[in-house]
Amino acid sequence: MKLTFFKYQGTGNDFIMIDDRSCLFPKNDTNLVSFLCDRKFGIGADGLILLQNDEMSDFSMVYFNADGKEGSLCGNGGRCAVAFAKYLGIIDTQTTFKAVDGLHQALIEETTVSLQMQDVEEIKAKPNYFFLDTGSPHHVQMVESLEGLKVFEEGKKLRYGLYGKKGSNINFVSQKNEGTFSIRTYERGVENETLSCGTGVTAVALAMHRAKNTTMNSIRVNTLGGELKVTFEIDGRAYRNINLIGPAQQVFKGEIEC
Ligand SMILES: N[C@H](CCC[C@H](N)C(=O)O)C(=O)O
Repeated sequence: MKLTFFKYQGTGNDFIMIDDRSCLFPKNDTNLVSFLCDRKFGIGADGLILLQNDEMSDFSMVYFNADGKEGSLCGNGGRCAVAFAKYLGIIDTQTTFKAVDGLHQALIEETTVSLQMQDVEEIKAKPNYFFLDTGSPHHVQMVESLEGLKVFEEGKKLRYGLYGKKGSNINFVSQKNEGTFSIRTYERGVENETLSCGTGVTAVALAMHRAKNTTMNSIRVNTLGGELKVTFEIDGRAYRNINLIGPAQQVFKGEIEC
C-alpha cells in the first residue's frame, strides 16, 4: 500500500501524522507502526498519530509509541495533532478533540498550541521522587545537574526496576530559577531519551509546585528540544485547568510504500 504521511515536531518530539478519517490504516499492525517509526529502516519518529473522525468532538487522536503499541496520552503529539487538524481545515483556532484519556480543549495561534490537560488530583510524594499521572505515568526526580547525566541508563533502570513491565516515563529535573526548570526524559514505549515529553513537562511543573520549589502557577520548562510553558489553577490538593503551551510544526509531507 502507498501511505501518505506528514511529519510533525513539537520541541523536538517528532511524530508521523496520518489523516485516517477513512479508518483504513491497519492500526493493529504493531510491526508496521514500529517500522514506520524506525529511524534507519523507516521514516523515523518518536511516535505515530492517526487523526480520525469522532462523533462527539472535532476529531480523535490515536497515538502509538515508536515500539508500535498504542500508548497513553502524548502531550506534544496532542499539540501536533491540533496543528494538523488546522492544516487539514477541520478546525480554526479552537477545538475540542478526543484522546485516549478523554476530551481535550486546545487553542492554536500561528505555530503555538495550548493544550488543556486532564485535572490532576493525586501526586505521590516519596523521599526522593514524585509519581503522578498527567495522561501518562511520570516519575519526577530532582538531580544536581542534567549535564552529563546518563539518562538512558538511569531512566531504564528506574523504568523497569521501580515500575516493572508496565513501566513509567522517567523525568530528571533541575531548577534554574523561581519559575524555570530544565528536564531530561526517558520515555517508555520509545525506550530511550527523547528531546521533549509534553506530559512529562506537565508532570514536572505540578510536582515542583507540590514540592514547594515554586509558588508560581505559570512555569517554564526547558527541554533538550526547546521551551514549553505550563499554567494551572490550584484547588486545594488538586490541579485544574492545566495547559501545556508551546510550538508544534509541520516539517514535511511524504509517501511510503509499505
Ligand atoms: N511524548 C509524549 C509521551 C508519550 C507517552 C508514552 N511514552 C507512554 O508512556 O505511553 C508526550 O509528549 O507526552
